[in-house]
Amino acid sequence: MTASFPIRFQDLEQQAQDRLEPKVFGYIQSGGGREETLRTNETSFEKWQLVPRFGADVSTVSLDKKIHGETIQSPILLAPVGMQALANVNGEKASVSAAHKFGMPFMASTVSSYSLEDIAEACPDAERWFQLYYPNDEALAKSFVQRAEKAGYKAIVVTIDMATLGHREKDLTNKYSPFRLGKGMSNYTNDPIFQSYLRGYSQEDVLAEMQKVFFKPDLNWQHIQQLRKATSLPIYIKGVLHPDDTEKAVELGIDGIVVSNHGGRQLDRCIASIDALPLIKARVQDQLTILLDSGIRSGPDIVTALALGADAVLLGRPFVYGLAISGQSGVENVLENITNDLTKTLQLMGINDVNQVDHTFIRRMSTPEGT
Ligand SMILES: Cc1cc2nc3c(=O)[nH]c(=O)nc-3n(C[C@H](O)[C@H](O)[C@H](O)COP(=O)(O)O)c2cc1C
Ligand SMILES: O=C(O)C(=O)c1ccccc1
Repeated sequence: MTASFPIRFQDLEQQAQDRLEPKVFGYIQSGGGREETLRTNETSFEKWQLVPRFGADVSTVSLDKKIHGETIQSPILLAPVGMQALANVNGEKASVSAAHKFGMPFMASTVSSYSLEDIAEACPDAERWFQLYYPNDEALAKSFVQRAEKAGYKAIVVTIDMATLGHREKDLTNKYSPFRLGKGMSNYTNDPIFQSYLRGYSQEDVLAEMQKVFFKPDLNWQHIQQLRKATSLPIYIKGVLHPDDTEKAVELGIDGIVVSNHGGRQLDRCIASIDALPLIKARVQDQLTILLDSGIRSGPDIVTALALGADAVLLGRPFVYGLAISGQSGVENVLENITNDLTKTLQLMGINDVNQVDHTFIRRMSTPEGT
């Protein structure tokens, strides 16, 4: 590890900013609207307090978690982040390799810089999941899923919070849209169905077709139901915040959800994931796997999520900043730091197996009004 690699999240963000073009950094860092959700994501964790216990032998700590039958080495997964070549030329190929070193699943985005096949080839043994932006075309949706199955992806994660792109004031001010610059299209341009729709192969032709198929504002539960029938892979729904939606997912035989507000990039003034979690857990208990993201920055954040009912968490911006600072080794640094923080947090709480974390280790801070 290089001596100067940042430990604190603020320093990580600052060094990434120093290395990236302002517009690119702005795109990665910013949130939707006035960034209320982005701010809430971090501050909401502070409403909770951990309650340690004494007496367990914490000389070693197990971080192993079982998720749909597979053991992962830590309750941390790498969130699907599109267009990672914006941060480092090796993009997803670097981050999937770093994730594999830590036994953490890597979620490849539909709008990745490298195609899902190239990412698989870069690190065939990594536990890889495929995140699906359900395209506005059934044949293309089917093709994406089949390609992911064939390339050895272990689960499909359907993101449901992208009916339209969030109103991102920073990007609008900077007039910056990686999408319109033609980034993140490898999964499309390498797809036989997408290719069959193209009028020609110029950048303009590809962009025009992309505009037609990317957003699906009429996405609904019937599509999820069809998808359930179309694949035997576990299906996760990412972007769930309402207990009713969670219950619906259970009814349709969905394997898991990601409680997420997309890192504050979509709906502004949105509930924080960590605040949505208790009601969701109370409604469905253990009927499906519950993952959570948006604002996870530290070991205590992870333990808070687990104590409130999550099975594991996803990291977004922190690993992308590591990637921007020094490619694969930067991602490894970030993963190592957060793993160390998590391990120490558990030791200091008197816990030697992460599976022991439950609601008895947490309490909500009382407010002056006593709520
Ligand atoms: C630059 C960037 C690109 C993203 N691209 C995607 C994407 O393609 N698909 C998706 O489901 N989520 C995407 N997300 C959201 C992440 O998966 C995740 O929900 C979020 O980053 C978690 O919050 P955090 O950054 O506070 O950890 C993206 C996030 C960022 C920062
Ligand atoms: O920026 C994002 O959060 C994101 O998920 C995305 C995906 C495709 C196009 C533009 C943005």
